Amino acid sequence: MKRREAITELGDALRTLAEHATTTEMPAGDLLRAAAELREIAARLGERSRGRSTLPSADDLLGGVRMYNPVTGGGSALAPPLRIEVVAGVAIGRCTLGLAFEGPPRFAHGGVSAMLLDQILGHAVVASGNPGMTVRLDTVYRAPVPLLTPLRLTAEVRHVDGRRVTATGTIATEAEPGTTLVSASGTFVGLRADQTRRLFGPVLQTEA
Ligand SMILES: CCCCCCCC(=O)SCCNC(=O)CCNC(=O)[C@H](O)C(C)(C)COP(=O)(O)OP(=O)(O)OC[C@H]1O[C@@H](n2cnc3c(N)ncnc32)[C@H](O)[C@@H]1OP(=O)(O)O
Repeated sequence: MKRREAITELGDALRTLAEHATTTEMPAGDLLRAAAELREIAARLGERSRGRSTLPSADDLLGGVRMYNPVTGGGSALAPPLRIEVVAGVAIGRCTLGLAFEGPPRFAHGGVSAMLLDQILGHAVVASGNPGMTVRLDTVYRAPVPLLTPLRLTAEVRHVDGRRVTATGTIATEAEPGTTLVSASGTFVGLRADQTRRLFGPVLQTEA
């Protein structure tokens, strides 16, 4: 689909911009000129935009296409993006974090690790056929996650108890997949029909 390709192209450009804006050591005059140019571009893009209760026209919610998901979305300026595939019930994710994700010098911010894990756990939960929302996420930071280094994440469902699903996941480097840097255990809860209506009713109506 042409529009999705264009959205991904813009997302790529925005991610490059975010990384360069984070790492640039150009003088103040150049930064101010860049800011003015970017404000013009932002104003142009904002001429036609959607509100909170309208899905992006390029999305396919039920088909799992979310172009602006802040972890996986090709169109998101914020996403690394994390690429996830599910193989035999195990979600496997790959990404490289740039300096825009820095917490302690040279390493990823802890909240970013939790965000990646929440997402990949969610994919394992959906793949198990029990979709739900995160109600609890416990994260254990064993070693810092290096920036500019290919990462490998995994997640799988451990337990299904009625509407409650427990999944666990890890972050490691591609080079040393056996050495866990961060691990997480998450509880997800499937929504009752009334909860789905209350939380997502306006969006689902525009989708129908
Ligand atoms: C492919 C896509 C991947 C996406 C990955 C990203 C996933 C996300 O980040 S989702 C966003 C973050 N999560 C949220 O915003 C959820 C906020 N929470 C809520 O809205 C509510 O807790 C909600 C609607 C999910 C459930 O409602 P609530 O009233 O709390 O629970 P309720 O429906 O009464 O109970 C369900 C069960 O879950 C249990 N439960 C609820 N909260 C918790 C918790 N924190 N820990 C453990 N169990 C819990 C209840 O005890 C109950 O168990 P049981 O059936 O055995 O009595």
